[in-house]
Amino acid sequence: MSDTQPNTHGSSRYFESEEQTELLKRGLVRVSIAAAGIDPLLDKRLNELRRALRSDAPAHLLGELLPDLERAVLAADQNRQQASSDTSKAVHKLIEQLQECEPPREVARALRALERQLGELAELPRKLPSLLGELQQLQQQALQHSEEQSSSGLWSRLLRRKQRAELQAGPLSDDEVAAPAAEQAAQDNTVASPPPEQEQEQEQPADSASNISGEEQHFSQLAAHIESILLRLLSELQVLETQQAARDRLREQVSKGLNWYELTAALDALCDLVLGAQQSRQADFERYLLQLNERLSQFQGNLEEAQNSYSGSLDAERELSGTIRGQVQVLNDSVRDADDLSSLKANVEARLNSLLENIDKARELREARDSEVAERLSTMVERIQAMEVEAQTFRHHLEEQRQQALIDSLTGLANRSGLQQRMDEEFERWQRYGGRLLLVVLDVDHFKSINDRFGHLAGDKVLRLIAQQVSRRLRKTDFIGRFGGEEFVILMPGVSPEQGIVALEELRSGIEGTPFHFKSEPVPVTISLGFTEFTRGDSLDSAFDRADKAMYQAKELGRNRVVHAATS
Ligand SMILES: Nc1nc2c(ncn2[C@@H]2O[C@H](COP(=O)(O)OP(=O)(O)OP(=O)(O)O)[C@@H](O)[C@H]2O)c(=O)[nH]1
Repeated sequence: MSDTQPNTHGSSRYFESEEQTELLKRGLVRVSIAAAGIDPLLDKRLNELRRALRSDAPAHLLGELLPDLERAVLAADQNRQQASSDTSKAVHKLIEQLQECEPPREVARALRALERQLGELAELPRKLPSLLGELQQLQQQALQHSEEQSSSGLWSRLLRRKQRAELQAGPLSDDEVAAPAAEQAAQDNTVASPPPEQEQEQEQPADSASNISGEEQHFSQLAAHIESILLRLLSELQVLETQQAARDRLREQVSKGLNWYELTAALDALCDLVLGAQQSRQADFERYLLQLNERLSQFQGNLEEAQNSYSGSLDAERELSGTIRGQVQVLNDSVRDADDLSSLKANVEARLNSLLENIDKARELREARDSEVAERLSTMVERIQAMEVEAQTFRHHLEEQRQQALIDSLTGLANRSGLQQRMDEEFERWQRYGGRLLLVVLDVDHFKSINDRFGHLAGDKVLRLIAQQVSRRLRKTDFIGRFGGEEFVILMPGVSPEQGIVALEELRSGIEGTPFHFKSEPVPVTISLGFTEFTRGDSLDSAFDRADKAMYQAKELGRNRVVHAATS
């Protein structure tokens, strides 16, 4: 049987294994196609394998390909793990940044849930498209919220004004604001499949490229705004002496330009400065309160002591007067009951002596008490005076700090808060008493190019000189404050538009004619001004907007000019 059957049996087994081999080869080819795109080296090896399988290469040749293929598979696996870990880190970081924007509670909760979903690295590439889609929506909500939070107040007005000026270049959208963060995630996400939006972009490479450059352009525009706000903040920030070097370093760094990551670090450093200064002032105040508390408790102790000794001496006095009264009574009794004159005389004499002694004692006691009270009183008066002096010094200190908080440390003019305060006052006065009031917006021309050509220090010097020049040329009743960056606002009460245009023209030509030099190089400086008169129905904002538009008109008309926004 073993001799008769092997052939039949053998040929059918051979036939089966050939068929199986063919099936296996085809399977391998398909698997290798499916695995394409994971890693360039692995692709190369799989290509070689496919070619060998399709050309029916002998087994030993296939065997020779296997070690390289195995190495490529291991390396691809390592790369995939690394990429998953990088992607996970990038998404974690993005979530962390969004959480730092203090999004609404439900968004913060959804972000935490999303973070938990990141979970297992092995699962990440599969989950990533939907995670990124969800993250993008949350990011949009968080940024919209943070924009809404900051959309009130003068800060945002500055941004809005700048944006309006750049509207021709295209408005900034939330997505553009979010672009850097999204870019980071996209850069870190090397292996994972892109979310649906990115897939669309891949299908249209030309559009996508132009979108990215557009985003970069918008980001750099936004970065310039952030930089100018940071510079303003830094120039207005009241820091401690020990923090001045750090503040100057930060200013220098910001003025050189920041990328997204440096911006985060700069914001951290600014935060440290603000908190440091704030904490030190708080500590000063707490120290003063403690001191005051101590003094007050000393004072209360003194009062109690004085009260005790006073009531003690009152008791002693009462006791003494009781004794005296008793002695007088005894004297009376002995006079009444006396039957012989000589013993009465002796008795009265003795009693009178003791009475006199007691009266002396009472006088001494009162004198001692009086001088003790006087001494305590004078100590208390001294303490009260010392406390008053301290309180006065502290009040001065507080007032000084309050005033400093309203002053721009670069130019010495009122800063935005000081300006706002004065604008509110002038506006209220104008509403109550009427009369004329002009509002002027002044902007230095091509200030950025002054910074770029001569450096930020030169820019700072120009701002200081302009502040001096303008202050010198205005009337005492006029008021100038630094609105921000290279922009100033002037209030001119009691001035008609006709008088205003003359004064402002003089100011403009005065600045144009002033020789500014930096390191003995002449720096050409001109200013553009827009102004308007407050009229019935105006609010501060409406008048400001008019003057602001007039200033932009002056820029559009070629700069170095005054434009009057007439109201009727
Ligand atoms: N040196 C210095 N520069 C500042 C300060 N605050 C803002 N800046 C810079 O001022 C520049 C303002 O530039 P832009 O808003 O582009 O205006 P501009 O160059 O004056 O151009 P026009 O207004 O159109 O004439 C920005 O580069 C800011 O970084 C500051 O305190 N010191």
